[in-house]
Amino acid sequence: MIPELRVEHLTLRFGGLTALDDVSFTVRPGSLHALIGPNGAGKSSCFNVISGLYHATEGRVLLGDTELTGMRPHKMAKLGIGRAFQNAALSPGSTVLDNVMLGRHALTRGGFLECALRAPWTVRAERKHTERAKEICDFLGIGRLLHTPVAALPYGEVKRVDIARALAVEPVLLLLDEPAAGMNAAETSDLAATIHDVRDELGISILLVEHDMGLVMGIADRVTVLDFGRRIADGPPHEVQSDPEVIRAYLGTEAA
Ligand SMILES: Nc1ncnc2c1ncn2[C@@H]1O[C@H](COP(=O)(O)OP(=O)(O)OP(=O)(O)O)[C@@H](O)[C@H]1O
Repeated sequence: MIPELRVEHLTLRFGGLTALDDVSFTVRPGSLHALIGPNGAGKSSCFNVISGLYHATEGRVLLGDTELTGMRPHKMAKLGIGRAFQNAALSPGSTVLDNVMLGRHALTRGGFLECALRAPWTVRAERKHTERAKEICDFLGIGRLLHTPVAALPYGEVKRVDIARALAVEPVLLLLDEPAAGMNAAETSDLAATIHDVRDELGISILLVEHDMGLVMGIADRVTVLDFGRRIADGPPHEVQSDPEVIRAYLGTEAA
């Protein structure tokens, strides 16, 4: 069963600056939930608290009954949380497959000695993990690039490798931080379709942090909008899109 992600009353301060101010929202099981807002609204701060990189000053984050606040990132992977960051944390000299297998290693059980001795069960398990990693790459449209070093790929494909690595932990919840940042319009709309397919095919929850309102409106089930660290709207895309405070926040930023 896919658990609910609950973000409860998160406040995050950097010295005198309040990056998040009492932010709450819920990602329903199996839904694609977008967290949007203009520059500096606090989206990445919120993502970083949820994914364990920042410690909240106040508030907590729960996946089902399990409190995530303060949990180490590798424990989160074991719990079924896959994360893809704004600046893909990949190993550029390694191939696409090796990078995706790195995500897979959060699931492998073989100890050091078993691996060093190439025990038959570790060889079998490794083969199974490789097959699954290939399937995930096929699903994300990068199956033809398995043996290409990440450094040789165009930007849009690198992002897909990062998402594949996040999916390799077989997550129940996928956290995506501005996956379309730096992409052109065609790459962005391809990626939006892929993210939508991930939700549909895998049935997992996705929290998508995104600056581009256009990208999320067509694919999100629900949208939370931040501005200056505060939640200013939360609801289905069509409601949020016509919310006067949201329009003001976005137009205000564009005009600035
Ligand atoms: N590590 C940090 N130290 C100090 N201030 C920070 C830090 N990270 C973020 N901030 C500040 O917190 C506020 C929110 O920033 P954040 O990056 O979360 O916004 P954002 O909505 O993700 O913006 P963008 O769309 O530009 O990425 C900003 O004023 C930013 O300068």
